[in-house]
Amino acid sequence: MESLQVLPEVDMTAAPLMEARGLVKDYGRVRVIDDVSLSLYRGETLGLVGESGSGKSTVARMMLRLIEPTAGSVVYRPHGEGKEIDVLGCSRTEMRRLRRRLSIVFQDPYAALDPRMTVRQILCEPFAIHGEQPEEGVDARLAAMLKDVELDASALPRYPHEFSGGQRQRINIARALALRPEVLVLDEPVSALDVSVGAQVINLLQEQQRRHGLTCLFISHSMPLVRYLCHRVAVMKRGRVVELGPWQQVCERPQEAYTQQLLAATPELPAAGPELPAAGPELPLA
Ligand SMILES: Nc1ncnc2c1ncn2[C@@H]1O[C@H](COP(=O)(O)OP(=O)(O)OP(=O)(O)O)[C@@H](O)[C@H]1O
Repeated sequence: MESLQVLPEVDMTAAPLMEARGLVKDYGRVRVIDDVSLSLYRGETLGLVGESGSGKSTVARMMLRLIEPTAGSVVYRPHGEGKEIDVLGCSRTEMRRLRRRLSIVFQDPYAALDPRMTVRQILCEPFAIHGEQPEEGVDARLAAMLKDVELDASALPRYPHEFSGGQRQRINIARALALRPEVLVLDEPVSALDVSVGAQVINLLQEQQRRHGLTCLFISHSMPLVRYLCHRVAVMKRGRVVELGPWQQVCERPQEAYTQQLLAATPELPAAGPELPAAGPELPLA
């Protein structure tokens, strides 16, 4: 099957923007992550796939230090600054500063938004946490953030329960992008949504990535989605990366029987139907 992708070019000769080496996580005596190393190149989308419980979320959270690894290292090289940051060696203050550069969108758009907060409060929260004022002024920034996710300013005084699942995930994405992060972890961002709503959210994420040069770690159960969105794919099984390579290699010539099983478990992307966006930069079906 030919690629449907029009992915941004990635320079893999440069040093990776983020690098995890030898990550280990033990819970008591149980080793759930065992010697995982991953690189994220600037502007790329790296897919992280594997069956439920294989360790995808734990690895991603360790890379952002939302979970403290038992062993290993994570290096972040902010673009254009010519320095290396040892993420696991950062103090609390340094980590707070870093959080604005490294962001995450969680799977569940229902649970991720505080039902007592208006959209305005939700979108202003990252600025408040980091003690920042948007350069262009709060109202202009909020309007731009909403426009980026194809919502308008009428959303601002409303509460999360007034929105559909897809709209809530857009609000989540707007919040995650508020401080213009360089790295965005997407932890199954559309798996709780209907297929066509998920497709719209994926297209929107791709557009944001193009526009802002984001680097993404995309966690998914869906091989067709990963094939559509990702430059490279890492396959996890029982806490280890068992296969890693360009999507063409992993999705079309998988070396591991486990990867072949994952591919067999999810169907190919079908051709675009009348109710779906056209192929090309738009996603035909999730
Ligand atoms: N706080 C915890 N205490 C004990 N074990 C944990 C904890 N968090 C995760 N685990 C275990 O670590 C393993 C990896 O979990 P993780 O959530 O990273 O997998 P996953 O691949 O992201 O799964 P899913 O696709 O279902 O989200 C699982 O066996 C899980 O039960």
